[in-house]
Amino acid sequence: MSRPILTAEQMRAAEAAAIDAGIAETVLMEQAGRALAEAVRLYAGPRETLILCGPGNNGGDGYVAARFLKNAGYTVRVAALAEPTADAAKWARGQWDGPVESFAAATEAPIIIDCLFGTGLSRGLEPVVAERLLLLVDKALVAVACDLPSGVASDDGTLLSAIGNYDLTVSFGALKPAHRLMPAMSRMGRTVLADIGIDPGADWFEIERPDLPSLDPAGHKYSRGLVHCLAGQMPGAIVLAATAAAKSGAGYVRVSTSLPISGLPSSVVQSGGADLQDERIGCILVGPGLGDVPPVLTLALTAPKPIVIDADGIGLVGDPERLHGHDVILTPHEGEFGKLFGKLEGSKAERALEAARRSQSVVVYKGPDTLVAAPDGRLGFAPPAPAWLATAGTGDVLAGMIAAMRARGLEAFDAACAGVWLHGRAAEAAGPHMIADDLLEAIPSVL
Ligand SMILES: NC(=O)C1=CN([C@@H]2O[C@H](COP(=O)(O)OP(=O)(O)OC[C@H]3O[C@@H](n4cnc5c(N)ncnc54)[C@H](O)[C@@H]3O)[C@@H](O)[C@H]2O)[C@@H](O)CC1
Ligand SMILES: Nc1ncnc2c1ncn2[C@@H]1O[C@H](COP(=O)(O)OP(=O)(O)O)[C@@H](O)[C@H]1O
Ligand SMILES: [K+]
Repeated sequence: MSRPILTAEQMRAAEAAAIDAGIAETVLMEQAGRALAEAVRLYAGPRETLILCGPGNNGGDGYVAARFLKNAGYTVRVAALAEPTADAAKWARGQWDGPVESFAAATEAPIIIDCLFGTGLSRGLEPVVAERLLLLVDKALVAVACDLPSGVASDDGTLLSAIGNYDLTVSFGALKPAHRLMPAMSRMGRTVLADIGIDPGADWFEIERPDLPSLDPAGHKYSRGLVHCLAGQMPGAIVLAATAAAKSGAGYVRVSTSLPISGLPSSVVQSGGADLQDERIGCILVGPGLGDVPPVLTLALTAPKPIVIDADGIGLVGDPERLHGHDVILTPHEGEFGKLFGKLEGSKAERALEAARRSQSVVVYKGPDTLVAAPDGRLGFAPPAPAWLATAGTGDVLAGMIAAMRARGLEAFDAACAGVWLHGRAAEAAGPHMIADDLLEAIPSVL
């Protein structure tokens, strides 16, 4: 099961539904606080712990965790920013039998647990509070965020006030968009999701290891998937994309090109013509290295086949409505996204979904926080990928991997998610000094 992702409002609704179904709010908080304490115990080991509690339910989780850690033998200090205002948090505060210091006077500790604010944060922290929190987090050996680092906007991952770098973030019931959106994502450390007994039932989720089609013992090269690539003015990019498709398990990869291309594996077939009516084609790939050649994109769109449109091809689409009725996966980075969709409103998640609706296509909105959006509202958030993917040609590799997944028979949204997940893991396997060519070599090790 992939990890669900909910907005703050959806999270409140899921909690309300659990409460309607007979689970007391204090029980949810008890589960959350216990899970927080358990994660800290496993991750950080026994060290003096300072728990910072805010006025809402995030603070309530902190009082519960304090009780569990104290019972486990920890030296626990609790510092409160304000007395609890929420009912469940008042209850949790009442269950804590130790002293409570003032936040303003709290001094550092080896383990800090930040339970100031979670999904209820409505504005940035006051500057003195933000500054003190930053200092305590900075001095800690292990900094832990309860649900979210305080200062992060849950729904869009923006920082409403300055936050430090955390080692561990423990979330409850579902992840929040901020756990997988920049800049917040890069500050959270490991992200643990605890089950607190609610049913999130989400359309949004973290992309997980794909379920790849098994090899048919009676299969042949065409039944394993034929990817047809259309070359353009700069052949290097199509070499990366076609090679990636071949290494991702497509049974046959073909490149249409007017001039011979060097650097392709011998197994990739070059052809002067482009018979896109060929029944056996599983996916067409157009865009990498295409240049400004609109007829090539037009040609691809005449074929009744799944198409991956990447790079220059995206800029040539013109109007997203042109893609209606076609079976398309678009793979834009920020610049290409802006070229096709203009300036859309909202969080990156909302922009991705709006783009998918407008184009009636699956949109892979790339970046350090890649999203995969479908026109029907499904949204996949990539797990963190290494920053060393920011090197020329890695996008071409991704396009080829997605085309292979599509040709191998995965549905468009699943193919895009599979490609994104495998691409990230291949980058991890290739290591920090990789170039796009090394990424190709790493693909078979993650399939
Ligand atoms: N509601 C539930 O059933 C559960 C909630 N849980 C926890 O509860 C959290 C959400 O709780 P809340 O909705 O109470 O929200 P928070 O605890 O995030 O904080 C809300 C409170 O802070 C105030 N506030 C917001 N921004 C502020 C700022 N910048 N400066 C000062 N005050 C500010 C609000 O007016 C409100 O009083 C989750 O993140 C999670 O940790 C968990 O205990 C699981 C169960
Ligand atoms: N800082 C980063 N952290 C993780 N992944 C990144 C980062 N920057 C870029 N990427 C990934 O690297 C790839 C770059 O693709 P793209 O921008 O199309 O590059 P190119 O056109 O050179 O191939 C995308 O998959 C993107 O998600
Ligand atoms: K917090």
